[in-house]
Amino acid sequence: MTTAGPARLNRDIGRRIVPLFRPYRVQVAVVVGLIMVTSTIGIINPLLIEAVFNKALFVPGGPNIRLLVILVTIMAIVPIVNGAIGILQTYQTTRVGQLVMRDLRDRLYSHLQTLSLAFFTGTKTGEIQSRLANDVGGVQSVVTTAASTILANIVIFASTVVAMIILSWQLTIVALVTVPVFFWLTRLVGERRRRVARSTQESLAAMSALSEETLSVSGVLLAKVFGNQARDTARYHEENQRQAGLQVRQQMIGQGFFTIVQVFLSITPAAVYLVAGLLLTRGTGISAGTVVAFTTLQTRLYFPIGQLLQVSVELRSSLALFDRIFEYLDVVPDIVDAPDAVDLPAIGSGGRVAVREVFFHYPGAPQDALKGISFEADPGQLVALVGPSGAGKTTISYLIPRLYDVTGGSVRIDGADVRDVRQSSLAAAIGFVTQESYLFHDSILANIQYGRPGASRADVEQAAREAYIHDRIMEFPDGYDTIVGERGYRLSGGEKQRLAIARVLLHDPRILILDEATSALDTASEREVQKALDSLMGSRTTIAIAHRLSTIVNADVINVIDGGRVVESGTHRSLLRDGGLYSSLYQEQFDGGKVQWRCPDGDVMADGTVRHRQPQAGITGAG
Ligand SMILES: Nc1ncnc2c1ncn2[C@@H]1O[C@H](COP(=O)(O)OP(=O)(O)OP(=O)(O)O)[C@@H](O)[C@H]1O
Repeated sequence: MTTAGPARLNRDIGRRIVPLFRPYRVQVAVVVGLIMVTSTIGIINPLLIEAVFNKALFVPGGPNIRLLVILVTIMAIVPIVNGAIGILQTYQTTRVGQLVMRDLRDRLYSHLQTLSLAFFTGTKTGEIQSRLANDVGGVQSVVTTAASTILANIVIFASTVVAMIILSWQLTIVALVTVPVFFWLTRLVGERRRRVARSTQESLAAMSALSEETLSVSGVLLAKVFGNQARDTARYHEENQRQAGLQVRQQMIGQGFFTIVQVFLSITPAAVYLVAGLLLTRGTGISAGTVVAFTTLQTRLYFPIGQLLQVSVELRSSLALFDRIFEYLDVVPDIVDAPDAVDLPAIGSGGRVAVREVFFHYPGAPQDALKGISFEADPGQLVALVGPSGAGKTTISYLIPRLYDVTGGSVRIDGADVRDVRQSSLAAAIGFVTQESYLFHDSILANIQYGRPGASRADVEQAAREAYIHDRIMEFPDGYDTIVGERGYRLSGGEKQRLAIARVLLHDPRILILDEATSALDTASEREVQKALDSLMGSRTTIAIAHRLSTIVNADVINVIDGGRVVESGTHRSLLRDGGLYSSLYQEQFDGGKVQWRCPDGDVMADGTVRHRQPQAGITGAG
């Protein structure tokens, strides 16, 4: 790292931090005014000391009590007034700082919301959360106090130097000689601390990511079934150890530095006494009052330097954090509304989806995931996508709601290229049932309402009825107010799926994308889910990544995907007749049509009966 590098970085980041305060110009101006007042008032008392000594206390003929009382009264009032203004200033500073922090957190969160799925698949969740929480938290003290501390101390420093010169320019030179040494030290220590701070923060993020991954339900489950707890614990310990070491280093760099500062602070007044003595022997008239006033002022000279150094160390450490925050803010969202984007026409009967010669390449992947896919789904049609694992079915489903942009060809809805349509309008028109039924740690009501915020209780219940989950919900003591954790409190896999279906029913999209879960449900749950799905599909245009026989057989068109291409297309009957890939998949997966759906406890047969396998302990119930 060259020395010019960090300096330029600091300036660039500085240029980006200042605009954060722009909306609060007026408040900032008030704070600046208050700081100027409080920081200058402080020199009044030391200057009065000279007068107290020379004009009131030690005067020929005894102390001048009248003058002394006046001076002492002023000396008593000054700190009271100053304290009051100080409180006001602290309040204003903290308030502005917190408003800026609020804006920064909001900006980062809303920016992250605009980023595409690709960003999140490529970044650890814990890492993102760490930047939002730890890094923004880390710059908080700087934003709330650094600027005001710097300004206050510069004013204190400058006003003190002026007052000192008024008292004695010779002594001022002695007092100021050490200042450049301090500044040199600051730069040195600040730079080191900044580097350690960045490593500390990276290590914190790594720890968050690790605990987030391994202490989630799925993570714990995985570790337990593979017996990897000890390995995970060792990984955590290693990072934790690094973190502890870095924290000690960070703390010690500051400490050693401040000890040196303390030594300087103690030595310099002694030097002043010495020089004052030398000046007196040469006949330069320096009064006792001047020396006392001067040494009192001196603490005001070094105190701000100490403070400035401390803030500058903190500031430099925080610049590393700002760096990390701006790094995220600088990620340009790759999927944004076109400037002339339009809303899809709100016609209930629409919903024609046309996928035309679509190519798609995942960033960094060796080859295209989709290689010229074309198919259509007319309003109300059920189009099934089937094919072996890794064929590209999920990728196709992501392109329709524009979670990714095609790299060639186009996806059109009712004639409009999805890239020309507002994303909010696309989201309103399309419903997505993913394999994993993700529920928030909130009430059942809130989870279903997520499909249409503000929907009435009656609408929610109607959706739940259509998803065949209402009766089950009513069995809970808290009914719709039951909290479903990430663990899915009292909810089986099938129930969670039906809740997710109710959520989409409430959303009421004209196009439905259905990624049928392959997760193992027992036969009873499976039939309930099937009924819920039937009512969800209804008369919507449905594109289903189908794993159920009924979905496939009922499809108006089945597209068989293999290696990123549509290799066969037609109805169930015509494809069976052709005897191609579809026909062999059909034999393999559905036993030539006898099996509708395979479950751990048995198979749901195409005629609706259940063929049970021998009972297996522990599999029935929650899926
Ligand atoms: N985020 C990603 N980055 C890079 N490559 C990916 C990504 N997601 C999927 N792929 C690759 O793209 C190809 C198509 O994957 P896709 O998930 O669409 O298949 P699929 O037919 O849905 O499979 P399955 O039925 O197993 O879910 C695969 O080779 C896969 O490895």
